Amino acid sequence: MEQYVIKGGNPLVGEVEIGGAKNAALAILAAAIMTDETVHIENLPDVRDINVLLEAIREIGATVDRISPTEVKIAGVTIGNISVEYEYIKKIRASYYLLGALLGKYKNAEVPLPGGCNIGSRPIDQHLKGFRALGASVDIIHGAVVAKADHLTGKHIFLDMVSVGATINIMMAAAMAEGNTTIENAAREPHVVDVANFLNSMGANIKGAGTDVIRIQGVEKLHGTTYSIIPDQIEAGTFMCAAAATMGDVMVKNVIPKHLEATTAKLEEIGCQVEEFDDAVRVVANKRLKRTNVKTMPYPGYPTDMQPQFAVALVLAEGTSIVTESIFENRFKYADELARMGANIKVEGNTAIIDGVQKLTGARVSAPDLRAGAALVIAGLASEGITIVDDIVYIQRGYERFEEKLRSLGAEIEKVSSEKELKKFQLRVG
Ligand SMILES: CC(=O)N[C@H]1[C@@H](OP(=O)(O)OP(=O)(O)OC[C@H]2O[C@@H](n3ccc(=O)[nH]c3=O)[C@H](O)[C@@H]2O)O[C@H](CO)[C@@H](O)[C@@H]1O
Ligand SMILES: C=C(OP(=O)(O)O)C(=O)O
Repeated sequence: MEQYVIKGGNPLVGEVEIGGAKNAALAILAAAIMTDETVHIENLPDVRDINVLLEAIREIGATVDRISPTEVKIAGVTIGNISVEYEYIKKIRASYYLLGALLGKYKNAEVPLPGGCNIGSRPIDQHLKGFRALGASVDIIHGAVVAKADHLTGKHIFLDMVSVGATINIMMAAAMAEGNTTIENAAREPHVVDVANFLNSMGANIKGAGTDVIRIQGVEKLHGTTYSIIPDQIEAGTFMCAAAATMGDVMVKNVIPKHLEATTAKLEEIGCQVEEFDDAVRVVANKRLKRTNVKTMPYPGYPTDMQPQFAVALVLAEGTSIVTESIFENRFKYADELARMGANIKVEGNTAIIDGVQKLTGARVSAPDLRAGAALVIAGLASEGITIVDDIVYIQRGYERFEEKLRSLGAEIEKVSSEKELKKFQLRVG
């Protein structure tokens, strides 16, 4: 079992290059099977979730040619199977995007339901409502969603809540439906826009992505394309928060600063200087951080995927901060782990009340999920002494070469997989 071992206390200083957005890439890879022609995808993040989804895509018969860690060519022409194995769904929620893609192209899909996961329940009723509105019959049989249609017909669909997953899944299913579809109360996240741009580059006719009304004019066929995925706003935000929590000075490169505005605004509120460039942001923290409140919201609000990382900065800020999580009910599992490092954090329902402390001290902690795991690494970097983070498999789901990138900023962090390696690190850092 791999672990991170960290000797904290170094401010992060330097430049870091951000990879492609995991949450855009997962949907784009699924959408790539909607043409028989070859799709060439660039700026792919080199993370575990991507590898799992590519396996699932291979398993249904598509040809997958991984040219490099950040590039892949996919051809759907060889697909011979419309059912996805539970094994993949169990590992990554985003396999459910194959539902919209398969239904859209083959009018037939069988994909197991994603279970409740470690950040809370993940219902997909809105996805299914959208498929039914387009004319598909949708049944749950032996734990799988079985969706079928002779043909799909465009419809006016009003989502009951803002859902990234439902917006993307319906957009994919509607891309090749007959006639026009309108999705109202659509999610506006940058990854929704990226998927729409990708589908349009394959010949789809989707307008309005990035607003809450998306209009899709169905087309008969999609064609091959070459497409580069947007930078990962969450990876970028994670490094921004790491700079803040460690009193660092970090230039975060290859980003779209507009996508980071919610994080930038919060970091400024707590006293960081954030400078924006065309495709980079620089975060400088040179005085004790100040308290603030934060509430997660759909885009352009503060992202739920950035909640735990920012909370670590608040743990070290002067005064009392309140963090409200309004998207997922179980995203404070890092609180007890942070408390073991000396944080003063109390969770009540969907809020965490944080009384800032002057310092944290390293401890052995366990990553409860992807972003909470990243937050614990940040806490370790900002702590006195040694921190060991267990269960880093969660972190590897969404961060490429995390320890390597952090080391390039001066962090003392190592990935170890045995007691011997752990001891070696401890001896080296003293
Ligand atoms: C709005 C939001 O912040 N979405 C985030 C969510 O997307 P993800 O697509 O996973 O989640 P959704 O946007 O679909 O869910 C938003 C909310 O709607 C509820 N819901 C959703 C679909 C449905 O059919 N029924 C239903 O009740 C969910 O339980 C949740 O409370 O997690 C992703 C990974 O962490 C993030 O990248 C997204 O930015
Ligand atoms: C929770 C996340 O991913 P997923 O929705 O795929 O579990 C995330 O990206 O923070």
